[in-house]
Amino acid sequence: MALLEAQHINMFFGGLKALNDVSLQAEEGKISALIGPNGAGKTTLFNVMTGFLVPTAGKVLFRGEEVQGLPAYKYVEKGLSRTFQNIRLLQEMTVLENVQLGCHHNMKQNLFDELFISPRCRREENESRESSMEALEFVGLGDLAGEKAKNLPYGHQRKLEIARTLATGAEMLLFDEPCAGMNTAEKAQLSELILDINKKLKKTVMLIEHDMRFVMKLSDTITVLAQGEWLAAGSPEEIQANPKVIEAYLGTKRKAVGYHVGD
Ligand SMILES: Nc1ncnc2c1ncn2[C@@H]1O[C@H](COP(=O)(O)OP(=O)(O)OP(=O)(O)O)[C@@H](O)[C@H]1O
Repeated sequence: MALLEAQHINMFFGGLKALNDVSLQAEEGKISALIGPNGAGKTTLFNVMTGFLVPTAGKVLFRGEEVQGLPAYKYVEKGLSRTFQNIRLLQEMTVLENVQLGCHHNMKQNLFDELFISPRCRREENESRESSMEALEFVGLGDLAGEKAKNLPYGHQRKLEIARTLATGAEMLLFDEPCAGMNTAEKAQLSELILDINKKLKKTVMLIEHDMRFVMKLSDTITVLAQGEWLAAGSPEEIQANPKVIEAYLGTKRKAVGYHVGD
């Protein structure tokens, strides 16, 4: 069953058509990837599917319910959480505080509770600390909870963002270029982490990624965009052997035989 679905999405930025009639489905319990050359419209589609952009036309369905047009925080409440291409951390706050920010949509406390540190306030703070610590332990940053975010190496900062999505309790996580800027060892660790998130925590995952080895190793299904249009969808093997995909990446008619996208 499709957990998240985009149907016939069009997205204009002024006169530029960034997405032209794009549809895709993310199956529940799977890892799906969105790939395509620079400027293909991947991040725009992510933004549409997570409430950061309202599509010019088309629908977004989460568990079969139309969600396009809702504010982004409502998407989180419904169970969708994401990371961004550019790291978005509060650098002067601690690692734990950054993760706790992801839990705020679960809190019911009001100004009165906060001013007088009511029992509800204390209970919710404890709960958010616990779930944030669990998320940090899961990504392997538990020991660094008290460190300022700015002191973390780049690869750890990316993991911290992933921990923040986990702490929201969302059932579907979307990662925009999770291994950008990472070295080979960090990428290998990250792919294990994403597999664990999918298999052990049973989260549905969708990711945008330029590193084809990473994508081919992790993904159950891949959708390819090129110049704002849907180009292909299928298993990693099908996508690697698809001449249209190879041509979109290379801009040549090079034969599919023996060639791997991204080589
Ligand atoms: N807010 C915006 N205003 C105007 N044009 C935009 C905006 N966001 C994206 N675009 C344009 O839409 C097109 C698709 O951009 P998008 O960032 O979605 O591509 P992408 O596939 O994610 O690329 P990359 O792999 O380089 O990140 C590009 O031509 C881009 O310049």
